[in-house]
Formats: sequence, C-alpha cells, structure tokens
Amino acid sequence: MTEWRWDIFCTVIDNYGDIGVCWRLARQLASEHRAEVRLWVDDLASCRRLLGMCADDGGTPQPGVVVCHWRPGSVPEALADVVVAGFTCRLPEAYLAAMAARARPPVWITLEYLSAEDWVEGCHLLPSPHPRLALTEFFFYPGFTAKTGGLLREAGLIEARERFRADAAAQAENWALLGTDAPAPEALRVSLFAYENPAVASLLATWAEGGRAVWCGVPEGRIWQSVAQWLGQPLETGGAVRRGNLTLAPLAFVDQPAYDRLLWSCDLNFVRGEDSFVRAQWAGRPFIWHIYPQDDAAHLVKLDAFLDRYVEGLAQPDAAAVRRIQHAWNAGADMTQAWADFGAALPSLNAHADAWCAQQAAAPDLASVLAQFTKTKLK
Ligand SMILES: Cc1cn([C@H]2C[C@H](O)[C@@H](COP(=O)(O)OP(=O)(O)O[C@H]3O[C@@H](C)[C@H](O)[C@@H](O)[C@H]3O)O2)c(=O)[nH]c1=O
Repeated sequence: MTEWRWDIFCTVIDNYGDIGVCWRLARQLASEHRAEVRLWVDDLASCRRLLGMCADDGGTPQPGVVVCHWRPGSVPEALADVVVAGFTCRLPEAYLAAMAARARPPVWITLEYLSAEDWVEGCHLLPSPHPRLALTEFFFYPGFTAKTGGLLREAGLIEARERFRADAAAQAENWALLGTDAPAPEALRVSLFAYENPAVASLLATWAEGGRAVWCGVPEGRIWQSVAQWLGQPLETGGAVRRGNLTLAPLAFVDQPAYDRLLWSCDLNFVRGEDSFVRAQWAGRPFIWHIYPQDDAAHLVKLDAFLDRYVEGLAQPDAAAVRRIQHAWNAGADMTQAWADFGAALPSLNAHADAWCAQQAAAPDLASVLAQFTKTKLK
C-alpha cells in the first residue's frame, strides 16, 4: 500500500550525476518506503540511457516510479505530499504557489550535493521560510557522519555484492553485458570512469611498462578521448587493445546495477562526480576519485575534506600514498611516482576500503533518513 506521494524534480546539467542520484533515490523510496514517485526531468533525451527507458514520458522498469518530462512552465496537475528539488534545480513559481495554497502544504526538501566538509552538519535540515509564501524549505545534506543525511544505500546491497562475488555465472554474464571478455585471473583489474584527464597518459604508460599485468576497463564516456589519444587509435566497445603489460578494454555504458557489478569485480576503481564515488565506497575496494571540477577550485577543498576522513586509521605512508595519487589525478599531473607508492600500498588499502565500507554501511541510509524526516512533518 502506498504511504505518500512524492515529486522529485531534477535538471540535467552536463553529466549523469544529478539524475543518477535522483533516479536511485526515487527507486529506493518506491521499493523500500512504499512511496509513489514521479520523477520530473527536464532533459529526458540525454539521460534515457541511464534511466533505461525508451518512451518520452511514463513507464520505467521500477514499479512505483513514473518518469515525467518536465517542460518549462509546466505544473503537475495533482500536488504530492513531499516535494524534492534535486541539487541546483528551482521549482516553478506556479508550483510553489500551488503548494502554498494548500491548507497543509507538502513537505518541501532541497537535496544538496554530497560533501565531507564539517559545516554540512550545521546546515543539514535547516528550515528556510519562503520570503513571500507560507512555505518552509528544508535543506537536506548527504554526508558521512551521524549529523548529516547519510549516503544512498539500498537495503541488502552489501549482501548482494557478496553473492555476486561468489557467483561465477553472474560474473560471466556481467562481462558479456559490458561487451568484454573476462580479465585474465592474474591481472590487476581496474575500472576507469573519469572526466578528460591528461594524467591518463603517464598512468597507462606506467601500467604498460610495469611488472604486473593490468586489465583496465574503460566505460564509454569523456575519458575515452584521453585514452584514445594515448593509444593513437579510437576506442570501440568490444575491441580490447594490448600495450605491453596493459590490456585496455573499452566498455559499453550499462545500467546502474550492471555498473555496480563492474565496480564489485575490480580491484581498483577510478570514479568521478558524486554517485559513482559513493558506489565505489560500497564496493569496499580502493578507489581514485575524479571530483567534479568547480571554477573557484572549491572542489579541492571538498576533496581534502573527504580524504581527511577517509585516511583516518591508515598508517602514515599509506595515507600519504592515497593523498598523493588523488591530488595527482585531480591536478592532471604525472602519475608515475604516485602510482608506484599507491600500487605498493594496495594490499593494506584493500583492507582499509573494506573497513571504511563497513563503517559507513552501519549508518542509516539517505532514503531512510529522508523518509523518517518527512514522516515527522506529515503526521
Ligand atoms: C559508467 C556508468 C555510469 N553509470 C552511472 C553511475 C552514476 O549514477 C552516473 C554517473 O554519475 P556521477 O558518478 O555522479 O558522475 P557525473 O560526472 O556523471 O555527474 C556529475 O554531474 C554533475 C552535474 C554534478 O554536479 C556532479 O556532482 C556529478 O554528480 O552514471 C551507469 O549507470 N552506467 C555506466 O556504465
């Protein structure tokens, strides 16, 4: 039985992160919190692949979630009980007016970007009265501590990961979905999802010339250009290329669950933005984060805030190796020495990633925190 009706609004910027998070949240609210969700998206065409849908409006593979095309100026006919504005998106004035006109206005939440910075705790769930209308907006901040909104994590995720890791047939099926042969068993398995980055040249050269076999799967996207430049040939899904000790496997863009399974299959994951960054943490394996760049370099403050939390408990040289490689990658700098240190630390970093995952997974997940908060406002 449906408990509440939710409207989630999302504007697609230039990548998949905003819609990736909103889509994941919508599905989890429907499957775990009995919500009936409409996900309003301004640019359906550019995210159809991620949503796994073919029609312009409507049906999705997820019961309880309807994806709607949010056209400029359009206002949904019936109001929901809870309205979530994802990230930078602004709700239409007419919709806000309709909310305010209700005897009991919907709960209005603005979902903010994830940050490990300390100030987040003080801002999470702060109410902000609308300057003109009888409405209150609540700012919901995801985060890594108990005083924040937590991280998106579906029920049973870690258990599903462990089942997958024990299931050779499921793994073979996933490699096929990704359009590649399974990596050789002795190779270090790496997935590489990132923005364009000149640092990739020294990284790939180091692996090609290194003493250990490396298999690197590269999901279709912006990094393909940098990889193709280093290779001197275009990438093509299914067309693995060898250079010395490195096998480069261009991968198909798959749906979110299949991408998760890729992360679970690798020893090391390069991720970017917000959503894949969180998913890499649930893989419980070391990862390198290409943070979404901001003009005023605010992203580097966010990167360090995260690293300060993440390296806690690591031996000093391992912590230094983590910091060094994350900084080199985000600066587009030479990766040779950074990789030498990081590669040597991988066994202890692996145990650390597992422990970090367990620690974060012990906290309440974002959808539950959000559902709980709205319940207190609706009752
Ligand atoms: C590679 C791959 C990714 N994905 C998904 C995982 C994620 O949900 C999504 C990628 O999103 P992110 O990892 O967040 O990276 P991104 O760079 O696409 O998104 C960014 O968008 C900006 C507008 C935001 O401001 C950033 O914070 C950030 O979220 O794509 C698949 O579903 N299949 C795939 O094959």
